[in-house]
This record gives sequence, structure tokens and C-alpha cells, in this order.
Amino acid sequence: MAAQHQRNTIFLTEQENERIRNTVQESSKRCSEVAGTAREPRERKAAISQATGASLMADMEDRTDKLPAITVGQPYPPCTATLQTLQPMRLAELRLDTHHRGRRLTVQRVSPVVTLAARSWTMIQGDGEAEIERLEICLHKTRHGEDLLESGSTFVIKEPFFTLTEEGEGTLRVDHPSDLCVIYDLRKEAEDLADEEAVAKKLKDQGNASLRQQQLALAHASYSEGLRLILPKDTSQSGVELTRDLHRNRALINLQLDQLDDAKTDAIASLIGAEDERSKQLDSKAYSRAGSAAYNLGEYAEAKRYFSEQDRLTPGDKEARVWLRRIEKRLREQSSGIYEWTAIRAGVSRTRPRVDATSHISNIEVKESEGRGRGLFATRSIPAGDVVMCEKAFCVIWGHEREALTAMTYDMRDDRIRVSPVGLTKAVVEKLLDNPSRIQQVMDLYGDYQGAGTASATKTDEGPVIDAFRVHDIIARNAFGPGSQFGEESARKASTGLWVRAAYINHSCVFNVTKEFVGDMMVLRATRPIAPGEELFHAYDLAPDYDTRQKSLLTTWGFECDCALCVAEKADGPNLRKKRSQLVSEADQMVQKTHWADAKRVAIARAQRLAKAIEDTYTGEYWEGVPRAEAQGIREWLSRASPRR
Ligand SMILES: C[S@@+](CC[C@H](N)C(=O)[O-])C[C@H]1O[C@@H](n2cnc3c(N)ncnc32)[C@H](O)[C@@H]1O
Repeated sequence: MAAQHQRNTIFLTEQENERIRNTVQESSKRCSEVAGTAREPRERKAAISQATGASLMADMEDRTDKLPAITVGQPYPPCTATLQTLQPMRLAELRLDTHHRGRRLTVQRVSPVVTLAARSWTMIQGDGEAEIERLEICLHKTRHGEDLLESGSTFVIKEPFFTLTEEGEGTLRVDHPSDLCVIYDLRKEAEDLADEEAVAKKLKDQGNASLRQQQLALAHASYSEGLRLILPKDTSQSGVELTRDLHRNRALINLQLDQLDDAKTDAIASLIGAEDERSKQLDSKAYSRAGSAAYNLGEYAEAKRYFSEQDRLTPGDKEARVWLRRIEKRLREQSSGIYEWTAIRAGVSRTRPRVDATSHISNIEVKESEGRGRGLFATRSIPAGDVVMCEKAFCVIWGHEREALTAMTYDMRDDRIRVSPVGLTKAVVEKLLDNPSRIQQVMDLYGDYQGAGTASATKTDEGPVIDAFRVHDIIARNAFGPGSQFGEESARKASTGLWVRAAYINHSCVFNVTKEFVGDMMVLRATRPIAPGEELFHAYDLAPDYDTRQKSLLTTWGFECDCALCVAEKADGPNLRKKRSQLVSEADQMVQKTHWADAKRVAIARAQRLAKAIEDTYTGEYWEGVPRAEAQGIREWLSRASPRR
């Protein structure tokens, strides 16, 4: 991720670096030594009391100031099999540091959950077993804002991974949220009912009751189980009606859970299509749900169709008209790039940091960029100062939001410690699980880890499968900071986001576009005239010092910059760069100490000497036509001070 400000950079001491590195390397060595060996059984009472104590401690601990440390770079793919095709296994069969491919483990929680900043853990027992074991979810521990382990008592772990904690304790570890299924005990109340339609009806009532209590995940599970029982066998009038009701109700839950793809599909599946008043009322409701889902997915033409239908069915209802007016604005923004900026800016606040506006990306296209993978190119000429594109973020997590989380990540692949916006990674994984239609768009982005190798979305009967490691790597190479628009930010809680189209823009220190942000909208402007077919570049890092900049580009982005400025500075060699840097820092100090309005002749003469000395360091012919940003400060000072003397 690009650091926006120098003050947002976290510096670790060498000792801290070494401590993290040693802990991880020792733990990894311990794991490989025991790989494949049988697990040690645990003493039940002691294990439960250990978890209970740790849970209390975790509740009391103030975690606001601590940066969790996470190891990356030992990725493994998520399970892509449907639950029923996996062979059941028991805790007693677990082998250490082993991925139990092709197997599933059904477990029940037997202790409180220990909630830590980046992970949660608890004690579980195997289904029908006396054995007990530790289960940990790393990073992706919440779903719909709820701790996954807290949300149920029975779980099925797909292809369980049994390993050691950093302290050397055995643990089941879940890194991909799609590898953990929460099982709800839904049919208890319907035990006596023999016929499936009656059970499905009972499940619908249960779902409605859960909805009233805002237990959305439970309501969703009840409606889904009802649909599973009744579909597609029951073709009776009552069966068809019940199916539609379940779909319509689940559409509402999906909308509230931001599961927009399913909200739309459910709403459409519930349509009756008859002209009697009751059917029209119900279909109007369904179209409204489908329209809201399509709007929030950015599918405005589709949303317009649904709200027009709602308007036709229930013309007295003002809601559809309001939506249709909003849609017209979005369609205009999309095609013309004309925005009501004053109103948009006025609507942005700390409590409403995301704008109700859409992207305008018709002036650009993605193409191959030699030596840089893919890049973004202009499709028409753009005058200096004009907007090149506007993009609404795929996802932004603001520093002041609960989801914001920064972690130290130690990457075993390149032995580097980085500060990673893992809160954003988590949010992106959740958004993709909720909206599989967006998976491709994100998985197509550049990342070092390719996972199973296919970018295409995978789905099992239990839902979409997301490779959390791959998302981590994509975020590492594509996230940017939208700046501190809502007050001071620390590196520990920096705002970060993902813009899936702007993510294709490559870096150059001699950039031709600059970015600015209005809420979660990124606006790119041309710094000079851009010709059709020209590649767009912005600066990932603006550090004026060559070595600092190269180090940051290499660590954060994994490449060495070969723009005209870097080529020239590299050719200068370290001695000349050092000399220039000393002169520039002398000039900067002088500019800061003496205001140009108070400058005496002697100060001006000194500034002139310094500016000339800086200029004289640009000796090589490779500097021809290359911008010399470093002398700019003192030159500006001189241009203001000199005419007054
Ligand atoms: C945000 S992505 C840019 C799009 C990317 N080129 C792609 O193919 O999807 C950032 C990655 O692009 C590559 N990149 C960006 N600017 C570059 C440059 N000036 N030279 C070489 N590689 C660059 C690096 O691999 C970097 O990690």
C-alpha cells in the first residue's frame, strides 16, 4: 500500500525486526519437524479452563495500541469441494502440520471464544467424541460483523488444517472463511411435522421471527433450509406460493446483509406476474428489492427496469420515482463525467464517507504496458488540468471505522516485514463472499500469488470460495490511501481502499496524472496534455530522495523504477546524489528559516549560490528534458524574493 504521508510510516527497530523474524522462523521450523505426526490428546478440563481464562483476559485487555503480527507467504488453497463429497473424520485422526484434503470435521464449541485483534480461538469437541481441540480463525474471523465462532455452536471444517501456534500448541487453523461452515439447529421446532411443506412453512415462520429480532444470518438459514426442502418437488398451488414467499423474504435479508447478487435473484424468483391487487403489491415489493440490489451493484440500467416495473404496478408509491431520479443522475455521471460536485462534497462526512455517485471511466482502457504488465491508457486527448477518470471505490475502510486494522506482516517469501492494511483485505474477502459477481474483477488484479491458478470464481453448495491469501497479495500491490479526509490518522489506523480500475495505473516519478479524493471517489486529473493512446502514470511514492523512493517501491510494490528521472539519478551515482541531497537540504532549511518577504540581499545571494550549486549537479546529458524537482523549492523562493530587492 502506498503511504500517503511520511508520518504514517511505521519504523521498526532492528531488534523488533529480528524478534518477529526469529519467532516466525522458529515456529515454522518446529512445524516442519513434527509434520505428519499424530496429535497429542488434550486434557479436557484444563483446556476449557485455559480458554475461559484467556477469553476473560482478552475482554479486559486494551488492544487499541497494539499492532498484531501475522505471517504470510505460506499460502495454501481453500477447499473447493462441496461438503457432502468430503469424507468425515475424527479429531483423533488429526496429524500435525497437515492439510487433511478430501476430509471434513464436524465439531461443537465447548468453551467461550477468545477474541484477539487479528484472530479468534475456542475449544471444540469432535462430533460424538470425548476428544477436545483448539480451533483458531486467522484474520477472517467475522461474517456480517459477527464473530464467526460466536455465531454458532456446531461447525464443519472443510479439509481441516492442523498445525502449531507460535507457542508450539496444536491447533486447527482456518485461514479461508469458506472452509468453515456454521451449522444451525433449525428443525428442532418442526420435529413432529411429517410433511415437508409443513416443515418449510414452519421454517418460514422461524425466519420471520429471527428477522424481527434482527438475527439476520439465522433468518437467512431458516429461509434457505425451507427452500431446500420444498424445491423443486412441490408444484401444488400452496407449495409454489410458499416458495415465492421464502424467496421474497430471503431477498430482504440478503439486501440487509449486502448479499446483493442473491437479493436480486431471490426477488426475481418470487415474482407472481398476475394482475390481481395482492399479486401486484407483492411483485412491487419484489421489484423494489431487485432494484435496490441492482443499484447498489452499480447496474443502473437493470435497476431502472425494476423500478419502472414497480412504478407500473403501484403507481401511487413515491419510492420508485425517487429511485428512478437517482438512477438518471448515475447514468448521466457514467456517460458524461458531469457530476454535481458541490452537492456530492456537501454530502460527505465522517459518518457518511461514501458518496452516492458512480464512476466515469470511458476515457481509458486497459492494455499491455511493456515491462510493467498491464497499464491504463487514454482513449482520447485530455487537456492539462482536465479530469481523466473518476472512480467510486470497490471498498474503502476508513481509519475511524471499527473494521480498520493494520498488522505487521512477515512475508516468508522475501523475508520482509511490512505494514499491511489487513482490515481492508478482510473487508474485500467478505464483500466477494457476499457478491460473487464481483470476484472476477478483483481476482484479475495483479498479485504475486496466483493460488490455484484460475481467476474464475469457484462455488460449492455452501457458497462462493475465496482464496484469502490471494486477496492479501492483491491488496498488497493495489491498495491506496484516500488521505485523512476526516481528521488526523495514524499509521496504525490509516484509511485504505481498492479502486479496481485505477489499480491498473502504473507508477512513474514523472507522472502525468494526479489523484484527489472526494469521500471514496478517486478523481484523476491530467498534469499536462495527454494524447490518445498515451499511458497514464501516477506516483505511488513521492519521496524526493532517490534511494528512499527506490527502497519503498521495491519493498511495497516489488519493482525498480526506470522512469527518466530514476534513470538519470541512477546514472549520477551515489556520490553526486549525496552531494545534491546535502545542497537541497541546506536550501530547504534556508527557505524554512527565512521567509522570502523578509529576505535581505545577502540571503538572496546565498540562495542564488545554492540554486546554482544544485543546478550544477545536473551535469550528465541524460538529464536533458528530465524534470528537476529538487531545485524547485529554492527557485520558487528566489522568484518571489528577488523582484523585491
Ligand atoms: C497497481 S498494479 C499496476 C497494474 C499492473 N501493472 C498490472 O499488470 O495489473 C502495481 C504493480 O504494477 C507493476 N508496476 C507498476 N509500475 C511499474 C513500473 N514503473 N515499472 C515496473 N513495474 C511496475 C508492479 O508489479 C506493481 O506491483
